[in-house]
Formats: sequence, structure tokens, C-alpha cells
Amino acid sequence: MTERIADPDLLIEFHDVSMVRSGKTLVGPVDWRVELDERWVIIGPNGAGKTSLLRMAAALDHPTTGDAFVVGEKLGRTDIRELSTRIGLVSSAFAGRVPADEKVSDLVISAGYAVLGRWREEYDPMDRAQAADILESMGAEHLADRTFGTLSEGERKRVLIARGLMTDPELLLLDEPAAGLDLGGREELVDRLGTLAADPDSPAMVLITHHVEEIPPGFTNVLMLSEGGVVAQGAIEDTLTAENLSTTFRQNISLSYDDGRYFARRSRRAGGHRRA
Ligand SMILES: Nc1ncnc2c1ncn2[C@@H]1O[C@H](COP(=O)(O)OP(=O)(O)OP(=O)(O)O)[C@@H](O)[C@H]1O
Repeated sequence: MTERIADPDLLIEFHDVSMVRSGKTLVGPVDWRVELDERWVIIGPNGAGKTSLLRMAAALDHPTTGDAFVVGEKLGRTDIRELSTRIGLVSSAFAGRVPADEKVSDLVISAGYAVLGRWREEYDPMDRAQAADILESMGAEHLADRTFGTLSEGERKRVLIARGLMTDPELLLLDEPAAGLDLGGREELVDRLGTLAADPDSPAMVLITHHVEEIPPGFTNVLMLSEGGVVAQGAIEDTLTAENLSTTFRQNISLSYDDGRYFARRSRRAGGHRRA
């Protein structure tokens, strides 16, 4: 059989991919393609397999079956460390590993060196300038000299996204970036991510969430997961419907849409509503 090769126009290319651990299928089989200018949302209930899928997209885990290519490299063939500067990953698992006394500017700059914790060498002044610019774009320039442990949850999220962008990655993966934020913090973050999504120079983006309210305006595609399987995927305006949400979350959900944002609640009537 001829070996499949990567499509150069795709950042993520999964063919029949599944991940099985301890005899349990965590996610899959999934066929999924992410193009350069796409911004994807992965939505589903707790335990649906979202993080498992994202870990493969981040090249942190290999599929059990199928062929998976990320930034043009086949998983299982490539040294993961070589991909770490090409894929920006923002996750609470990573946040938990940041030392409390890590200076914000060092945390952002060190992404370019694929290290966590202070680098022993002096950083390049160009790197310092770039880190300052990126922190500013995330509204976090005033935090540069603070230590990570002193930041609020919302400030941490913005700093970690700045770190994720520091290497000018081809793909930015965001695992529940709005989790734990209050209403104001969520709205601020959704706004910033909407600005990032609208910038044609931004990398392709994949954002995991449980809540449609956390989907930033300008996100183009959605993949809906339930119990490890794909309920639906495609253009967000066609696919993010009350019917698909009801199937995904196994209850009647009604959905509304206003000014680029989605809002969902449990419907008292069977069937829910279609997107306005
Ligand atoms: N190494 C493992 N071995 C066995 N089961 C696992 C393993 N890792 C995860 N799981 C299980 O696989 C399922 C999917 O987990 P995953 O973290 O991908 O879901 P998720 O959609 O991200 O969930 P959440 O929204 O709660 O974070 C869960 O039931 C989880 O307990």
C-alpha cells in the first residue's frame, strides 16, 4: 500500500484517527482537516475526548489507529521537541507547571527557547522587543515585571496566550482558555481572541470549550464531540445548531445568536430552536 503524504495546505490532517488507552477508546475515529486560515472550536461535555484530540493536535500523544499529520509532519515519525516551537499550546496543565516566581517577561520569551523556567543565557534584545509587543497585543504589557504567581486567573490566561504566540507558531491550540474566569474576565478574553481570530496574520486556531458563550466572534468551524465520537463538524454557521448541541449534550438545548456570539440554555420544549 502506498504511504499517505501530508497535504501542504493543511495544519491538521487526521484520517480515521483514534486514541485508545487501557482498552478504552478516548476519542475517534475522527477525520479532521484544519486549513491555514481556519479557526476551529471543539465543543462537547466533560469526558467527550476533547483534550485527547487536542493532545494529538499538539503532537503530545500519538494516535492508536489512523494517520495523523500536524504542521505537515506525521505523528509517530517526528521528534515532538522539533514541533514545540511550531505549535503554540495554552492549557491549564501547562499553567500548573509554571513556577510561581517566574517573571512574566521571562515566561513569554522562553517559549522561543522551548524551555520553562529562566534561561541561563541573556535573551536577545529582539526577543525582548517581540515579547513586549505580544504582551501589549494581549493587554498585558503592564504585567511584564510581575511574577506569574501574583497574577489573577484572567491575567494568567492572557500571559499564557502571549507565550503561545511568541514563536510565531503555525497553529495555536487553546484548551478551555476561559475556564475559571469571571464574567468580565471571560468577556475581555473572548474579545481579545476575537481580535486575534480576525487578524489574517494569526496562526490557525483550535479552541476547546464546554460553553458556546466562550466562542469568540470570527471562529469559522466547529467540531462537536460526544463520548469520543464526532456528532458533527463543519462551518460554524451551519453546524452549531440547537439540534446538534442537543445531541452532543444529550438534552434539549435552545440556541441564540447575537452580534457574532452564541448563547445556549436548556429548552423547556422538546426539540430546541434552530440558530436564528
Ligand atoms: N490514560 C487514560 N486511560 C484511560 N482513560 C483515560 C485516559 N486519559 C483520559 N481518559 C478518559 O478518557 C475520557 C476522555 O478524556 P478527555 O480528557 O479527552 O475528555 P474531555 O472532553 O477533554 O473532558 P473535560 O471536558 O472533562 O476536560 C475521559 O472519560 C477520561 O477519564
